Amino acid sequence: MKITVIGSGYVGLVTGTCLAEYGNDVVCLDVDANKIRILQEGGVPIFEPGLEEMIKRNVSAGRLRFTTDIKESVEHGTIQFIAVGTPPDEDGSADLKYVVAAARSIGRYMHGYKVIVDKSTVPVGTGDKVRAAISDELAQRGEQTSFAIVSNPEFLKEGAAIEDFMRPDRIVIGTDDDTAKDLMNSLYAPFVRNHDRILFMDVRSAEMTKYAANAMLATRISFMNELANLSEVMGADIELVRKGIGSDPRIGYHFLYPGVGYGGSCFPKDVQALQRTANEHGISLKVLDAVEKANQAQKSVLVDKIVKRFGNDLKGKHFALWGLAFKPNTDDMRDAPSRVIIEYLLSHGATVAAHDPVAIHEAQRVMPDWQGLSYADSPMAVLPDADALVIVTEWKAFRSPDFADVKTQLKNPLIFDGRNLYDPKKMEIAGFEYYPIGRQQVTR
Ligand SMILES: NC(=O)C1=CN([C@@H]2O[C@H](COP(=O)(O)OP(=O)(O)OC[C@H]3O[C@@H](n4cnc5c(N)ncnc54)[C@H](O)[C@@H]3O)[C@@H](O)[C@H]2O)C=CC1
Ligand SMILES: O=C(O)[C@H]1O[C@H](OP(=O)(O)OP(=O)(O)OC[C@H]2O[C@@H](n3ccc(=O)[nH]c3=O)[C@H](O)[C@@H]2O)[C@H](O)[C@@H](O)[C@@H]1O
Repeated sequence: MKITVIGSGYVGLVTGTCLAEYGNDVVCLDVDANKIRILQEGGVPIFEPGLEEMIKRNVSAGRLRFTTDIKESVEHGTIQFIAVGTPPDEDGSADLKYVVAAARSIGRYMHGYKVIVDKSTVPVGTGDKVRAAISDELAQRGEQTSFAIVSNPEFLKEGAAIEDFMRPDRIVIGTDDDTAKDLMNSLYAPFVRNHDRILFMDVRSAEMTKYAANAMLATRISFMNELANLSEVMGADIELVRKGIGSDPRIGYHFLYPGVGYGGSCFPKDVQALQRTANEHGISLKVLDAVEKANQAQKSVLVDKIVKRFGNDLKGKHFALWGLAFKPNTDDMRDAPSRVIIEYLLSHGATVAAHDPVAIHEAQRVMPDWQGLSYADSPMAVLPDADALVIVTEWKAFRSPDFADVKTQLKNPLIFDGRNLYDPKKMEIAGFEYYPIGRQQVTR
């Protein structure tokens, strides 16, 4: 099938590449000429495991190409995916300007029947706005072409995007157009060969499903973070509690890990956008209000422990920090808890030496010229002279360090662990002061 993907970011690139992998003829468009140049030269502008090889394979096979040419792109695909960003507006609502601009581009150049598929995360009712924008462009040209609107929200996780796209738990398709339904069914059939996992519904329900999924996952995380903070005070161990409740199949083990608050490009913005939508309709989502508040507080939980240990004046203190990205296996720094932690430490007089396996470049871009922040390309290289090690992201490479070596390198054998990577009992035996989240603290 001929496919166009408008927007070549995390979602657009993965969507286009995975569709090409199954033999479709895909054009990926972006307005960012630099991004397209990198892709045309064989590079990949983001870090996503497995993506580079898959892009190379499909480009060589002639099934995948990249362009900034809007007219050519729109003419190419029978199915036009919109996968542009929907960042938060000043009031927290989803800013739809990129989605509407993409819809207008389609309307400006389309001839003949097209299926316009919204993959960006958008508030309920956006399908109508996309339809109106395209109709308006068609009317301006006096063009009488029919088209279908589909909502096909994306559920992939960064760092596992290829796996999630190639083996989805479910594919949600919202449309009232039978031809579009058939085309979408054929397009996705190879991805769900063993199971019937395509869920058809109306456009509005599909749009709502996406927000509901992210809001539910964010709720679980904030709930666990609050229970972790309580467990710590009460002398319970959140890791045991997590296993104790996760074993109930009605609860399940996923997304119950406490930490330094959820970050990334989606949970924070989608929770807020859903709240805004509700408020605009005179409804208050009290649970989500609390989820967001709890998350804001959780981003300071490590800092609170540091202040409790060292006092509020951190002048002259030096911290080693492991993990910058908002989660492992990505270089994405959007809403990363590390930014809040580093900002606090620097603004209270400390210096920070940070390591991340892939996000240093991105960190330098989003935290340019931050005085007192330096980077090193190995975990051990940031340790010398540090008053403590602060762990923010649970990269695999941080799970089993040589603790004797860590102890020798650090000025003090002291670890603040925002991801509960180690066993407090073992840390005590190894001679560390150890401050995890919701577990026994090993103090001096
Ligand atoms: N990043 C993720 O893991 C997931 C993101 N989503 C949603 O997917 C959407 C896209 O997210 P990301 O891929 O992370 O964003 P991104 O920011 O990585 O990529 C968006 C791309 O769209 C391009 N763009 C903007 N306007 C354009 C236009 N008119 N024509 C062509 N290109 C245009 C931008 O230059 C950018 O490269 C958002 O709504 C997000 O909430 C959904 C599931 C997962
Ligand atoms: O809409 C989106 O963009 C995507 O948002 C999330 O994916 P992503 O943001 O890539 O990453 P997650 O693995 O969900 O992690 C989000 C944040 O929650 C935190 N988290 C996650 C799980 C957990 O148990 N505890 C926890 O603190 C992570 O550290 C991270 O900061 C969803 O998991 C995807 O299904 C969705 O498609």
